[in-house]
Amino acid sequence: MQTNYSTFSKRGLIVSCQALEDEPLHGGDTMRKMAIAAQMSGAIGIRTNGVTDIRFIKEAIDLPVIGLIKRNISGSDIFITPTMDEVKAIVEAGADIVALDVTDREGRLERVIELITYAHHAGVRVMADVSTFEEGVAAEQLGADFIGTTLSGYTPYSRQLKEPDFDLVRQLSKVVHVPVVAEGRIWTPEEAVKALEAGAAYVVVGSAITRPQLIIRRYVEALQMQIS
Ligand SMILES: CC(=O)N[C@H](C=O)[C@@H](O)[C@H](O)[C@H](O)COP(=O)(O)O
Repeated sequence: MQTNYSTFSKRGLIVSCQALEDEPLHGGDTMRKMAIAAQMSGAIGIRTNGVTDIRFIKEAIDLPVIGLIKRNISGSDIFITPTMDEVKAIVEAGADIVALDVTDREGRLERVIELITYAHHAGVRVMADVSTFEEGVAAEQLGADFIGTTLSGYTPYSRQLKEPDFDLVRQLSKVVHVPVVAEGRIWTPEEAVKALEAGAAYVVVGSAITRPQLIIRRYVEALQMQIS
């Protein structure tokens, strides 16, 4: 479907609709339904994993879609759109924005420019998933169009928080000139608001909306704490 970019002219919620093969909601049809629900309720964009899910979602709704491909490569810790193969597949599938790892690991910052350039030549924008302030600054210099705090807590050297990394959102928003996307461990509307207050242009919420098995576990654990 033709993308309606106008939703991105306002700050707002991006819903991450992702279910890997080992998750109960895995499947293009399920993720498409999640994305339709997101659009119905006022989300301004979707983030999703894999060619099938990108295609299913693009067929059904006109919100901008951020596509990524998670792939584990033996001997590497980089798993969000690690190579050119994934970038090409995401572009081919019709995503509007490619999300990729822009962390300072395994010489990634020297190599990732090639992936960014490819996406730009294909008319697709790039969201850099970073884990630290320094990586966010580097990502802007490398030409990223959006900078997401996605990987804070997921690299060994970044802040290891149970909560969202609001400080990273705040620090980056003060310095970079491209939109900062708050992403990672945002579970409540109050936290989403706090991310906006910290300067985020957009707020990505994933598990708290689209991973029922994690939502259910939180309830069960909360009850068990009372019971035992
Ligand atoms: C670290 C990693 O692999 N993050 C992935 C990136 O796409 C997804 O599994 C997350 O669900 C997404 O970032 C949204 O975050 P949360 O589900 O916490 O709202």
